Amino acid sequence: MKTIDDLDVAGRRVFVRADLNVPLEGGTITDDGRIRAAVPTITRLAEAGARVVVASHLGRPKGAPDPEFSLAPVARRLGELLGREVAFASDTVGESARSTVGGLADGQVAVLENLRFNAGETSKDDSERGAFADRLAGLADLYVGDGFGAVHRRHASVYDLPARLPHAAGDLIATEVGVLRKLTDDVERPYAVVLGGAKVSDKLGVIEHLLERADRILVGGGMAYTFLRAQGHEIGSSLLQEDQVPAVQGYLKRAAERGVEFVLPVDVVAAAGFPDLGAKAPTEHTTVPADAIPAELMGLDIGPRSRELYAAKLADAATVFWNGPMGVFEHPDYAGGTRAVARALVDSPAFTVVGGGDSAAAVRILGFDEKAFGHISTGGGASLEYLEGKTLPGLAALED
Ligand SMILES: Nc1ncnc2c1ncn2[C@@H]1O[C@H](COP(=O)(O)OP(=O)(O)OP(=O)(O)O)[C@@H](O)[C@H]1O
Ligand SMILES: O=C(O)[C@H](O)COP(=O)(O)O
Repeated sequence: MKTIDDLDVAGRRVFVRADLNVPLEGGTITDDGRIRAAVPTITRLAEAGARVVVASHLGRPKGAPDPEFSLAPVARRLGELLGREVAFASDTVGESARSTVGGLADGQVAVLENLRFNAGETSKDDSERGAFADRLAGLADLYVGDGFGAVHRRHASVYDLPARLPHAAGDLIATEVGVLRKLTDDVERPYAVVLGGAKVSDKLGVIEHLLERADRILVGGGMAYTFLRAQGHEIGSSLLQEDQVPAVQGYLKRAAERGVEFVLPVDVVAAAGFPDLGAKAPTEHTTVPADAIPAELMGLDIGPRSRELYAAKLADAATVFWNGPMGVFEHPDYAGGTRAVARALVDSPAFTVVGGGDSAAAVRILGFDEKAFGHISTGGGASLEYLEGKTLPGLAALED
């Protein structure tokens, strides 16, 4: 893979595909980790005299402009972190983008509006994606792929655009791949993996691969309930990926055959509904056994006995990979499980890797020092798919 050093960027328009998909609450960025992670590459390019055109997705808008998902607050924060002025285009490939990019002088930076305001970005149709990539290519001379968190997406700006421009990997991608490779090549054992979060369908598939690699798999967050269901338990109104239940039953069986230990919650913190994450007002909640969640309740965190169990199961690991919060950590009533797992990792002498936009945000929002972890990856789904050994479209596209 080429790096920025292989490109002659001075005076050229350089398209940087970053992953600036940060958590927002009411237009306020609650964790700017992914923006900070994008700074080194952008700074290096600007200092080398490039005209830097930064692009990213934010959230999952439906292929049309939606003010809730505007990158404008992200562009402002990027400017503060870079300590330089950042121009903002109010569209992605339209008049505003063309004039904003056209107005850049050497060393200046612009951010385009959310790539996913255009249906072509995420289209499954090659020609629709290609047509959008052609329009993006018209805005730049060179391409730098640096959005590690999105490299598992076969999207126009990630996959099709680098085929249209001379390209290289940015510093973030180079660092991320360097660290994750350590977990695929020669991992130190016992190797424990902690999985949680809400993107259950995206992440269940990785378990198939982990069964061949990990010694112990701890499951929490929204993912745990599909497992509890697969064991035949009542899970109330908790998050469930019903169509995956047979597959999960297969994973549990294979794990038993292979001697891989699955650790599931023994108790959960549950409530009548999903909490209001805006107000964060105290909610009514209760701790119930994980094998008997009342029909009217929804599991929102792993309970106190599970936290102790998980900490004990992590204590003797030599390597830990953690993706996905253990509960709805954004609300204080349901942050205890995520805090307990973070604490267990901080206290552990193991090589610890935390992957995922929300997982990394959780660690910082809960007040842990990033330096207490071996590596905090900006990629959730991306790091999991990397560990799975899959060919990631955004990395394959950067190869020569
Ligand atoms: N029991 C639960 N029910 C519903 N949602 C949950 C539950 N536990 C955790 N979550 C939610 O999961 C979300 C994070 O999941 P996600 O899979 O996106 O994590 P990530 O891998 O760190 O991020 P990404 O893949 O986006 O980089 C949080 O917003 C949290 O509130
Ligand atoms: O948060 C993430 O995992 C990345 O930014 C990718 O977002 P996506 O899951 O919406 O494609």
